[in-house]
Amino acid sequence: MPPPPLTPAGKTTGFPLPFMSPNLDSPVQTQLAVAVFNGPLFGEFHGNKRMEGKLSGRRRVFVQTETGSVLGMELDRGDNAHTVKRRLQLALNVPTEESSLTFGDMVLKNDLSAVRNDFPLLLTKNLLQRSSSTPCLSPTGKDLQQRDWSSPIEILGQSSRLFGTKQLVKDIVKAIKIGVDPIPIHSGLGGAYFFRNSRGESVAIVKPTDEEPFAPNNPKGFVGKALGQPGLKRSVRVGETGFREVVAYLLDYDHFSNVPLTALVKITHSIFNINDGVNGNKPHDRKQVSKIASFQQFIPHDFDASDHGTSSFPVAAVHRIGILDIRIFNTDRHAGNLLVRKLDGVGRFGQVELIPIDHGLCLPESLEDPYLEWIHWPQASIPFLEDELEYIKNLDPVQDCEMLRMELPMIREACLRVLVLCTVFLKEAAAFGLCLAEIGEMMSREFRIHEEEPSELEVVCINVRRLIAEREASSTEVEAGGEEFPFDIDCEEAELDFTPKFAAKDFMIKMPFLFGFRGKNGRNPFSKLVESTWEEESEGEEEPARMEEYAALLVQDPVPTAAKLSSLLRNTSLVEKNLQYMGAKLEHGYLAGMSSGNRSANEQLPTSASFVKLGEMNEEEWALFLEKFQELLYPAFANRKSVIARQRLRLRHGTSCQF
Ligand SMILES: Nc1ncnc2c1ncn2[C@@H]1O[C@H](COP(=O)(O)OP(=O)(O)OP(=O)(O)O)[C@@H](O)[C@H]1O
Repeated sequence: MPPPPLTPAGKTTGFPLPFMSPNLDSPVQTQLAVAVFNGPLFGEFHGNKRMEGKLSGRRRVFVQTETGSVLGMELDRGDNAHTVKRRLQLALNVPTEESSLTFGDMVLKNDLSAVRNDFPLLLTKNLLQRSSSTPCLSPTGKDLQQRDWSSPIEILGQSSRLFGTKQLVKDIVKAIKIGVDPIPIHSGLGGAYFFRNSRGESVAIVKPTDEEPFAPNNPKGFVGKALGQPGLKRSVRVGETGFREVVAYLLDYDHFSNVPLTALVKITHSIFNINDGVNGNKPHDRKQVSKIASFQQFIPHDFDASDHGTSSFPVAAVHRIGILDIRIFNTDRHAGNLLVRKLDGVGRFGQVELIPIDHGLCLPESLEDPYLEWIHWPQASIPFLEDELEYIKNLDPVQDCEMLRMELPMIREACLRVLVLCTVFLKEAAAFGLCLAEIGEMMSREFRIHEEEPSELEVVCINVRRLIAEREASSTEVEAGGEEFPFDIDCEEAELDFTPKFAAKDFMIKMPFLFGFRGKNGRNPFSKLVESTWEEESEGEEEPARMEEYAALLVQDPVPTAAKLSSLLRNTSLVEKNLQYMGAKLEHGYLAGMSSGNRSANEQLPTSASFVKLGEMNEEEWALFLEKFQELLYPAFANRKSVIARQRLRLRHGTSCQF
């Protein structure tokens, strides 16, 4: 179904958000005040003037420092990253030439034309500087205080789907003005607050991005990382769960899966936590702070799915939430993230409604192990209903991406690729006749003897990368008129036939690295997955005996399962080295840049292997990858069906033997 029409939301509030130091006596602070109030970038706009601002090419952005502080700033057409950083330097009172200004995947070097009105930019210290003694980029604290003239809650983004949030915002602002304060939520790992209306009823849950687990202002002691670093899940950066919550809502067309209204906001209140002692325990001491946060409608409910037996959950509700979880590759669908509301009324006794919440850990930057609580619920094994199949058929991942790029321009390309891959996977799997549980199982990794194995979905991706690498290598061979392909089979012909009867012979062609094939230059045409390792380690010899083992295994089982393939892979020294390399990369890339005080957060993190990264391919490679991915899905689906059939047969035999 088509995404909702994208109409610009009218804005009611003016800008800018001038910020100034409480200590205005110092020359730097005075300069700052001048820059803030007299500079061309900090004029005040209200109502129509805001529109004029837009027409004259002016944009307002929010610059979020890596410690979470938010500064409002107006950009003029002539602005570039350098001028913005210079202004920030005045505001922050620290040199910012060693810092980077980023917008999603983009490091803003000069041109700011891609930066959209009302969206947050992130100012981070460069890795080399992070461990040095330069102070944190934070305007909060004793030496600088924000004065914010904009509305206490501003919605970021322009989707018509966010209109519903406006009434909620109005109610909350009214309540704040008459002294109805938000309530901090004590459960969970991140900072979260129930905001209330004038009657004192909770109407929204607000989660500031700098109070997420491990973020600098987390109120529950889980700190130690700067915004933009790998977070609780390595493939979801700290500070980036908020926009993912909005993604889940925006993708939930027609409210199919019941995701509550969710928006990204800039919100100012004294309730929020700052871990520098400014907002202490005494309520009258607390200062107003601005945050970028997710803002979700509060849904009154009776309990969550962890408090109750699941048998009363409607099949359709479980399916619809499952469909969303597959599309967005949810890594956090535990029972606590499903609210349950009893439906009252005649003839509805015992009936409940499910409300999915907490989508901050969806769309990781690389494939991981999803967490799908519903996977073993009986409802998930019931075939999809007609309307669900229709919904799935109408999903269009390309349109989804266009819509998300428009609504949340900071979204990373790697996340969008995960969305595309999973949507294609869902569509093909449903068309093939798989049920929700089967699809979820194919996405999930297995742990065997404390080791994580790639999921069946990841195995398909790994095979696609190899297939492409092999194709590239063989075309190089042909061009160079060099060494003959080691198998007497027409490669093109074999590629056309991706039927479930995937012959071992074909498999050898498609995975030549397992069989000792080397390209002209003596390099195995293995996927980019191991490229860096290969650079360093390519002189190692394959083990012929092991290759024979693989061949024998493949003859017995032409379509290897994830488990078998994984064990083959694990036995391949290349892959072992690759995993070690990736582990080391994570260690060196991410940990090395952190001060020793930040270590604790990393030590608490469980490391999860990254078998498949989609973000590293260029556009052309990605298009080819998707094409081959679709082709290789069918053998994988057929294999899953046959595994299930065998399991059922074994179960039946087992049962009959018992009696
Ligand atoms: N939309 C909502 N409506 C009503 N209650 C909600 C809503 N979203 C969250 N809650 C409540 O707030 C609590 C905390 O929310 P949530 O789980 O999203 O926060 P979190 O900090 O991400 O938690 P966790 O660390 O468990 O993932 C939930 O347990 C739930 O009871």
